[in-house]
Amino acid sequence: MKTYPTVTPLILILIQWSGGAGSLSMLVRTILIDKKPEEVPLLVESLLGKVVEEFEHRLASQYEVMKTTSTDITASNFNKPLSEPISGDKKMEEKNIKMMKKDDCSHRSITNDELKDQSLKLQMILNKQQRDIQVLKHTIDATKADMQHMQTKFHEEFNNLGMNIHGLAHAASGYHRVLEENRKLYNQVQDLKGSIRVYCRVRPFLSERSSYVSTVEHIEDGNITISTPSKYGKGCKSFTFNKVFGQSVTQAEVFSDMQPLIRSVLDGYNVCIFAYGQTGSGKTYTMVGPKDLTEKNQGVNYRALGDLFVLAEKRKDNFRYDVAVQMIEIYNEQVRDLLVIDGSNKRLEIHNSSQTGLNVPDASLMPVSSTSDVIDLMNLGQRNRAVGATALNDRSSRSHRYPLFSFSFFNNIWSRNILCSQTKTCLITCSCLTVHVQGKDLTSGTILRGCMHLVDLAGSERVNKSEVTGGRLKEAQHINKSLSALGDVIASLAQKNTHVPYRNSKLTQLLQDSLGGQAKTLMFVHISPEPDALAETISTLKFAERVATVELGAAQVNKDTADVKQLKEQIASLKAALARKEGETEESRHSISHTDCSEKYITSSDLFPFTPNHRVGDMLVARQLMGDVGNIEARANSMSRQEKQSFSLDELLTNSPPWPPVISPTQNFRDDEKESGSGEWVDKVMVNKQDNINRVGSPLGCWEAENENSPDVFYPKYLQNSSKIYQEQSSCNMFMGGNRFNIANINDIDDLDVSTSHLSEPDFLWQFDQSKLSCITNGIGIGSKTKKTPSKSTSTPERSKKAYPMSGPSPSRKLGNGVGQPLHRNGRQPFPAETKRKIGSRK
Ligand SMILES: Nc1ncnc2c1ncn2[C@@H]1O[C@H](COP(=O)(O)OP(=O)(O)OP(=O)(O)O)[C@@H](O)[C@H]1O
Repeated sequence: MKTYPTVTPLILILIQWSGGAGSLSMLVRTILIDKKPEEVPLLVESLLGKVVEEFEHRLASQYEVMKTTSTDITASNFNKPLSEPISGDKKMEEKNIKMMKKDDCSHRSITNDELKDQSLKLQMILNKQQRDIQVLKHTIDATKADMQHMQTKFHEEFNNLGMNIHGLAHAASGYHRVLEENRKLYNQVQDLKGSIRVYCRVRPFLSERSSYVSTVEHIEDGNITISTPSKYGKGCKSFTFNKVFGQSVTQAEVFSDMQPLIRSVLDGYNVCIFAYGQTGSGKTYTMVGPKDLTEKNQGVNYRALGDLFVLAEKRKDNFRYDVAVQMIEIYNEQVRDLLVIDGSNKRLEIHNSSQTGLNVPDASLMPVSSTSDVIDLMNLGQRNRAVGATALNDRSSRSHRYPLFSFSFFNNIWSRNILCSQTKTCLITCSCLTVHVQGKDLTSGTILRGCMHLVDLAGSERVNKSEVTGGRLKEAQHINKSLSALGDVIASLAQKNTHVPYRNSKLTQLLQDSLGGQAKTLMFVHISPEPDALAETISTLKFAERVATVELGAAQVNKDTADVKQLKEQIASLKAALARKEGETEESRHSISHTDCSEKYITSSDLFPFTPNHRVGDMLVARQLMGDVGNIEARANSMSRQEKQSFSLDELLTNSPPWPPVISPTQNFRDDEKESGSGEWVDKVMVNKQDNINRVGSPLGCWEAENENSPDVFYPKYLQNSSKIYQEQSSCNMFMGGNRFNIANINDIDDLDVSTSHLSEPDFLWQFDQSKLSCITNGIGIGSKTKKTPSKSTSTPERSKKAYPMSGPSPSRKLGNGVGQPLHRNGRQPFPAETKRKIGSRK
């Protein structure tokens, strides 16, 4: 192939000019312009050959350069951290690119060697970057693997945590369940022990004293801490109760805590709730409510009754409940009926028969069927206080009043006393609302009897005699006496003394069944938060703590099942038969007529005038009607004697005596007189009675145990006519219930003891027991009674009717039947001096 001598310089020119396409084509044209066409291919071929050769050469040299420089670069970069080379390389790359561009721009001065070097360098960089990329990929893969591992681990741990939390939540709920169970068990233990429950309530500051600093430091569950200045010691005193309610606790919250207690009344328990605390500490507020009474701020009384009615309604398919109410007050050691409608200021007596709750049997017992009935009755009670004020030296109510009445707050008793003397108001020891409930199980016929005493006490502060005079002094002294007596009773009970001085005041007599009986008892202790009440607050809380330690023994339900009823009847008739037999052998030795006794016994029906069909508004009508009913009572009784093994409430209602009982003027004897007769002895008897109750659980067991331990001579005395008595009694009192009443009266020796010793007991008990005592003391038995018994027991209904001509309203009327002797001034049949003496000798 022919080569042209101009080719090499041409190529060089070409290369130099290769930066621009336009200039290259110009150059080609310049070279080829003077050439012949046939020379052009050869020229081009030669030119291209030269170009290829030149490039091969240059590539080879560049390859050499790259080889040497790459080893240098690898060696120098070997130990550098991963990120560095990358960024370094990047920089270098960028730099190279820039350089290349620069080279490209500066163009044509670049030699082939340089190009080779550059391409080699680029290659090296490329390789290195590829290696780095591989390393990075590995790192990312490893990191990803790590991440996944961590994620799975995290999920696992998260699940574990969830499970743990779930477990903890379960444990926590279990813990709460256990706590709740513990609380219930604790309460059950408390119930079994019969501990008096104590709830403490702190009154909020009244508006005029809102800036005061509270003495209540801290309240938590059942603990209350009172801050005390140094003179009281440590600076803080803590007290523990079943529950403590702070200042902001509402009436509804307070009630909800005691609701179960109130409901147990429907289950046949006796319940007593009494409010204690210094004057103005909120006792009446808790028990009744404030003067501007609304549904929201109603106190325990209204709520309790409302609840009873609601529950009774709910249970109406299974139970039929009858509810009746009594309202009394104790003023200057006199018990007064607040539900009388004839304005009479009759004084009442307190009897302690722990089974019925009818502690004041002579007080009006008003049937109610709704809360509004109760409100009506409370209003009536209030009006009666006003009536009482005239009769009792213009006295009117003290501050614990019922809805119609209001009384402004006074911080202490002194200011109250001043007010009392200015307004001629008075200080009463306590007011008591008693709710009696009798339920009949419609399927089994079981009778449940429960009662609830709601007692609002006088302010607990002591009155200094020197600061008050006249009527106020007397009232204050009575309050002092009553509250001290309450303190003594609590102290005796707390120390489990055998003798408990219940009879030291009317208040303790009234509360006897609740403090020492089978009742469930709750004391609401109230305190004021003001610093100037601190001394009273501390002493109130100390007293309350002592009350909390009193253990009464398990509360017992007042229930007569059909089986027990039947058994009792059988036992009663067997005992009666036995008594008759024994009585026949001794009849010549007895002078006291048992027949008389029986008749008087029957007259006790006066004590239970409750007729559930009456309503407050119908009282007058009811009285009238009952007066008429009284005439047919004897006939009804005699009929029941013939057929009776069970009785119905309707029958009782028909046979109920006139209502209310007419109190003989002679019954208003002085308490002092009456109390001088027995006093302490009764307390002891009551303690023995309690012991007996504790020893023998069931009424039947109690009955038998007592009879076992008693001299045999007891039985003929009051059992010979027991079938008769039993039958007649069964119609006397729907609350008592026929069998229970009989067993209690015929066989419960201690009850009889008490009634005997307690000269204020109803005639029937008194007379009955008198015979018993004569029996004991003379060792004669009951011959004379037995003597009359056969003829009695065979008497016809007509004869029976004749035998009870005075089954009217009062003992005095009944005793006016010509059977016997003139009445004692208290309306009782007097008894032989010898018997009296013997009663005394039993003290
Ligand atoms: N929890 C309470 N919330 C609001 N006000 C209350 C509360 N407790 C008591 N009060 C108010 O305090 C004042 C005195 O209360 P209350 O008459 O009930 O005291 P008390 O202890 O019954 O007094 P007394 O011994 O004179 O009968 C009343 O004005 C009453 O409304």
